[in-house]
Amino acid sequence: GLGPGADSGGSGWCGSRFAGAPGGADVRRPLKYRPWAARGAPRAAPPPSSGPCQSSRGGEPGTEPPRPGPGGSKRLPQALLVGVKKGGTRAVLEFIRAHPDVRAVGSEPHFFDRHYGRGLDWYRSLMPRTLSSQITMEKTPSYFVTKEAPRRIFNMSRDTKLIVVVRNPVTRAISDYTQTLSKKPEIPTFEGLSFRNRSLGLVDTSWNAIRIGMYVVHLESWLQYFPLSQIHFVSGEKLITDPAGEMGKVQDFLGIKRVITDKYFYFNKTKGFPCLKKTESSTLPRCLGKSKGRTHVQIDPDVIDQLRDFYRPYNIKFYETVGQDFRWE
Ligand SMILES: Nc1ncnc2c1ncn2[C@@H]1O[C@H](COP(=O)(O)OS(=O)(=O)O)[C@@H](OP(=O)(O)O)[C@H]1O
Repeated sequence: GLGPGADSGGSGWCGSRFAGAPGGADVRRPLKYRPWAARGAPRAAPPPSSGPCQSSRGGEPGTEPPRPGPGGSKRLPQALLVGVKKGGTRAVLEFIRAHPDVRAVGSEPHFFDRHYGRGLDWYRSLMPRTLSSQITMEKTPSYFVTKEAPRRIFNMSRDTKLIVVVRNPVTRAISDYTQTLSKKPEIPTFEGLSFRNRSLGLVDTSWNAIRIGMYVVHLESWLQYFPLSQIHFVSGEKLITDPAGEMGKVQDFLGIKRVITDKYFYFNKTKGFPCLKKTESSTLPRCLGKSKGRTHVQIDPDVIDQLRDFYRPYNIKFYETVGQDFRWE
């Protein structure tokens, strides 16, 4: 559901005891010819891994034929919302699943990071039933920063469409920290966690809240497997100011009719965010839950400036790589 903590807390049926379980072997190799990966330093193809096999034959993902049933059959996703954490992924998923040609998993499966060892049949069993005309989707924001995720997703299907919601990395970091603080009030200050040495301006890139925002670094791993044309970037900022415009581009990318238009949204003044007029089920609330659109912790403006300086080169490289200017300055 859309309730508070839908994304941020426990993963429901996804128990944590399988966390870190070894994944299946990745059978297929990335393309050798990668014209889209021409920019920057040459990248070596990752070594093939070994281990228990979870094969996907001849480009047909999975091992079990989909069983049709009422409302269609369970299929592996053709499109994934892979990130980024606190970018606005829940909003995009809820908006896109209002489309009649899209069916999505409500919770975060965490298959390509935590539960890969459970295998593709397990993963498929989580999916909603779809008709052949419908697209199956799920969202797990941690995939974007998971080293193995691009290879694993490529091995499921090299045709998988990828969506990444990106947001000003400084704001994203503060949003991330605000969420952690709401669960663990005893953690150190944002200012304290951000730096290895604050007076020297040495940012602690090992802190996840900082690391996730180095988008171009993570993107490089995806580009070893997927052409840029298969990755769509949503501006987390425009998603709030112009949800219909951003969702129009998402629908074009997915190759589905522009059904989710301005008629689907209204701006809820109390929430301070756009909300849906219509949803898949009329019983769902129209706005996202309380954990979406939290008031951020106040941060020392000098720290914000230092982080802005830190992210600038990464942002510029990211804009160049994707050919889009997100204007985060
Ligand atoms: N329509 C609408 N309603 C509510 N919130 C919206 C919306 N569109 C984008 N956002 C922004 O989404 C931010 C949360 O991002 P995610 O859903 O990706 O978070 S999570 O990683 O799944 O926990 C959340 O971040 P915070 O504002 O920091 O809470 C919102 O700014």
